[in-house]
Amino acid sequence: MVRVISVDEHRENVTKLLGTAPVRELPLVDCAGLILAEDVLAGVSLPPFDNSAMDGYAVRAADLAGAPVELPVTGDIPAGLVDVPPLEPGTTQRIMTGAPMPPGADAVVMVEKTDGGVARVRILEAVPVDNHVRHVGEDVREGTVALPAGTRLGPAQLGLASAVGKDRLRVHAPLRVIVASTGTELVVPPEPLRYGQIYESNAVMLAAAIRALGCEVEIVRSVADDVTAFRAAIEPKLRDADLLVTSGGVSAGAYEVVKDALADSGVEFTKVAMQPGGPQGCGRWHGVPVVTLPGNPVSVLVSFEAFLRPALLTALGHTGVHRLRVRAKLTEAMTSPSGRRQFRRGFYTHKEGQVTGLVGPRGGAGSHLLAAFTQSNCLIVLPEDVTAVAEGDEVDVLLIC
Ligand SMILES: Nc1nc2c(c(=O)[nH]1)N[C@H]1C(S)=C(S)[C@@H](COP(=O)(O)OP(=O)(O)OC[C@H]3O[C@@H](n4cnc5c(N)ncnc54)[C@H](O)[C@@H]3O)O[C@H]1N2
Ligand code: MOO
Repeated sequence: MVRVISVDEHRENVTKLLGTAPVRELPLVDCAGLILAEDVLAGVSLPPFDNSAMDGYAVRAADLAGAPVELPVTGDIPAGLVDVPPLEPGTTQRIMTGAPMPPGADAVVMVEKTDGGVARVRILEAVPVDNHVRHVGEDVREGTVALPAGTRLGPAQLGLASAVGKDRLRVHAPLRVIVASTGTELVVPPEPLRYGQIYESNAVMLAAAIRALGCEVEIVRSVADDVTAFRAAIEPKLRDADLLVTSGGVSAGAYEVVKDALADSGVEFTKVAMQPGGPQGCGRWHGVPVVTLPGNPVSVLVSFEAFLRPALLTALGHTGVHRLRVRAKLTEAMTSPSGRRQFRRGFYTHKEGQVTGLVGPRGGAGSHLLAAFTQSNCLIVLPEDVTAVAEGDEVDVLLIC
């Protein structure tokens, strides 16, 4: 007999199975989308020195008290100048954006507020101390934590890491995932279809979903329902894999290739109390974690949301692994099977000022209705003990985009 387990128990099993991705030191450009495994300490302050925010003239603000005034220009300070002479009282130096302030100067007058003179300059208005000066450490102080462990490394975070002097970071390495779809009926586009065949879609969906989390994905599309062919197609790839995800071949039919190939090899097949996505399995094959998903395309995506996404995010070091859950009023009645958690595809809208949004189902409960999934932005979750909900009832909604 196949064991029946809850959605939460299977999620915990898959999360435990995947564990935590190894920590690696990678060049900054290869860290995009990954999670920082340790704090980044600032090797320098930002800015590293007082500098000008404008092209103009470095001055002592007190010298402009009687503006308009004319002052001698004693030199130029381009960005990158490392030996900056001090500013004598009653003089100015031309200064460019990002260039270091000369010792003794306490303000910058932008060039537009002057006659732009090179030997002498006429300054039209007085300015306060600190005018257009960017001070050392006002963004980040040397020695402090610039980025804490657990940070997701997007463009701004990688820019900051570089700005404080890092060229490599210790991150949770991307997992290498093999995605395999099984089914003798599957044909890969653009090959022509014969009656009884369908175009393969699960491997494409899973690869896209898993890649979007920051994993490396290799796909093996349309393995025939034959145990020998399945083993021959997958086994050689396991050596370099952190996870195998399969679709199809796990229910109660006569040709369940994944079940037949893996049931005696360390993978447990169960029925999860949910709809869609009932037939599930997880375990290890040759030591590599394996998660087996049912073949119906909507079941694949719902299973990804319920199990793989949170488990992969946890493995990659993320802390927020769950989708945003909100309450919404149903725009039409729905039914749900007793004892199973139903995940229906829906469209959620929320008007400004409204406390509770509205949600309506897209498509029926059938797990083959992929087009309806493309018109959805959420999953409507009906708990195990609910068999019917009426128009106007409040339900839980998981926002998936
Ligand atoms: N007697 C029973 N029959 C079924 C049960 C059951 O409990 N008892 N469960 C049903 C449920 S629920 C699901 S879900 C499916 C799961 O079956 P499998 O995982 O064995 O999947 P397949 O039979 O291989 O495929 C199901 C369905 O999906 C299509 N498919 C499969 N792979 C792909 C792909 N890569 N791209 C596009 N479409 C795919 C396949 O052609 C089938 O139509 O079992 C029910 N039956
Ligand atoms: O439980 Mo199945 O995954 O409905 O189609």
